[in-house]
Amino acid sequence: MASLVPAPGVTPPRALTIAGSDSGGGAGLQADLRTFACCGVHGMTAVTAVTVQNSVGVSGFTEMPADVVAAQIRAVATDIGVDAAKTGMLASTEIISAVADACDAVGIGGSDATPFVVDPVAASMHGDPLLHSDALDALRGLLFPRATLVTPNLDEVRLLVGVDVTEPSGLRKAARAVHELGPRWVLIKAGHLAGAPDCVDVLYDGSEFVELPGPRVDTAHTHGGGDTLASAITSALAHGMDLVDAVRFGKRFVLRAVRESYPLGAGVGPVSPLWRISPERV
Ligand SMILES: Nc1ncnc2c1ncn2[C@@H]1O[C@H](COP(=O)(O)OP(=O)(O)O)[C@@H](O)[C@H]1O
Ligand SMILES: Cc1ncc(COP(=O)(O)OP(=O)(O)O)c(N)n1
Repeated sequence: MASLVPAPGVTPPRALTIAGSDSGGGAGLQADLRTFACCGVHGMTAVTAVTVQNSVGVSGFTEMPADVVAAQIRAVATDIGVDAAKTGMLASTEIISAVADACDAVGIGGSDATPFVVDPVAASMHGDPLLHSDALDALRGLLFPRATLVTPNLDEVRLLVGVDVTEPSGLRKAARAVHELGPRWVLIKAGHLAGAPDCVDVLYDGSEFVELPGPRVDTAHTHGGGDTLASAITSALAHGMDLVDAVRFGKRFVLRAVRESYPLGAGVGPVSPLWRISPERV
């Protein structure tokens, strides 16, 4: 595992998450910031929504005004600078449209230099919606063509392109269908492939497939796994790694985080990047 620890006094790479808050701290921008910190990256946020959430589910959420989401992106990009950015919960068409415009204005994604990871969060693992159903078109039409990488899970694949993956052999068909929507790279996550002995995610750039193999850890506590993976990839991109190496790093990172997950509350506990904090550095 690469160190990624910046030298003392040196400004670390800067990463931005455009995401919702999880009051339980397991997913959302809390997971993103925790992962950024554990990957030696300065984390910044554009908050899109505040969820009322714990280990058993999401009981509601309030959206931020779309112009405030856009203003947060502009504020950090024009002063601090952004080496890589990611999205999580975006909630609505209005917010997605504002995010696309703001990213366009500050050079995040598209043909611009700043890598842009789009995690198309649609629902929590308990099935609670985190995106209005009429916002799927905006996700597909406004954000995917700007993305360096999109990282759907299998439920999101079904919603976005209507492909139902029930076996590992279906992952490549899903990757092809999502790639048609315009992102540079697609990573199909296999965590929801019930019954599969391994978790082999598939990366695709329109011509070549790269398999990301990994064992399936026998645990119920996988809350925040998708956020942690996308944030670890974003961190590696902020450090300047190329896309394939960054995704390999993210896969190793999330596997370790799943192995170190812990129970919390009455429901599903979070994956944990805290193993990256080494006590002997204090
Ligand atoms: N039980 C598990 N053991 C090992 N890796 C897992 C497990 N569950 C999910 N993963 C990995 O965690 C990442 C997130 O996957 P997934 O659960 O499909 O996404 P999401 O959290 O967005 O629903 C993927 O790299 C996936 O392979
Ligand atoms: C505020 C918020 N954002 C995203 C999620 C979903 O996170 P994810 O990493 O996909 O994890 P699970 O929902 O699968 O645990 C969320 N729950 N809340």
